[in-house]
Amino acid sequence: MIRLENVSKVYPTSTRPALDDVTMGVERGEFVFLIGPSGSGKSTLLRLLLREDVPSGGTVWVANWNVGRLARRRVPRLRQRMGCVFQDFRLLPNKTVGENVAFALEVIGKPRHTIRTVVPEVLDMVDLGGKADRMPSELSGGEAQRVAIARAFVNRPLVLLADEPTGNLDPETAGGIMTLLERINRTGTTVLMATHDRQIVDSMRRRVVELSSGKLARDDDRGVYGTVR
Ligand SMILES: Nc1ncnc2c1ncn2[C@@H]1O[C@H](COP(=O)(O)OP(=O)(O)OP(=O)(O)O)[C@@H](O)[C@H]1O
Repeated sequence: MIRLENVSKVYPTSTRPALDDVTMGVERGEFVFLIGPSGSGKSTLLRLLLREDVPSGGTVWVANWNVGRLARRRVPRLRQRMGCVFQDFRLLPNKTVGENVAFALEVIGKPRHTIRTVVPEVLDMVDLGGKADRMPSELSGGEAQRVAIARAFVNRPLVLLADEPTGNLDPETAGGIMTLLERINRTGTTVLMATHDRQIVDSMRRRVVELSSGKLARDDDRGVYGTVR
């Protein structure tokens, strides 16, 4: 589903590569934690997958797209098949919960009757069935993240990318978010989650890919956050 072949990224303003000859793959349906210290290249890797930037060297594949070489007009099609969740939720503040989720479908031209059916279904899935008319400012952090996940998932993406989705949440709320991401993964969606959350990584025992100074430092099945405790 995802394949990086000798991928490097050097930002113009920096001498040290943010990614340095990274080769790795993620199979369809996998759940993978991407870990590493601040500045190790996790967000850069996610940005390359979304074609928010292009690699300086190597090839990035998502499904059958050569992402770095994709014509600009094809980028929206790629992004339609990828859901994204961020630490800071990124909800539209002037739209209700329901409208936030619906908007993701409106921009890709889904018919109104589909939107009317699908939005309540996905809000139920994230246990926010009763809160469709709330504004984002009226939600707790955990609720806001569940709306963001509903929005990312409503179009049934092939891949869900999550950049520190639990970074702003207390451990119990974070646990609820992880349960939700696992549920989404069980539907067949590939999940790649960048995180600093040792407790979550250690409790879930999923595949762990570690970056260190832009290099692939470790790739463990059923891994833990670190070997030193
Ligand atoms: N737009 C940019 N321009 C120049 N350098 C950048 C840019 N974005 C990131 N970098 C640099 O690239 C390296 C990797 O950054 P990146 O944000 O990918 O790391 P990260 O592992 O996601 O860190 P964090 O855990 O803090 O989010 C860092 O040295 C960073 O300073």
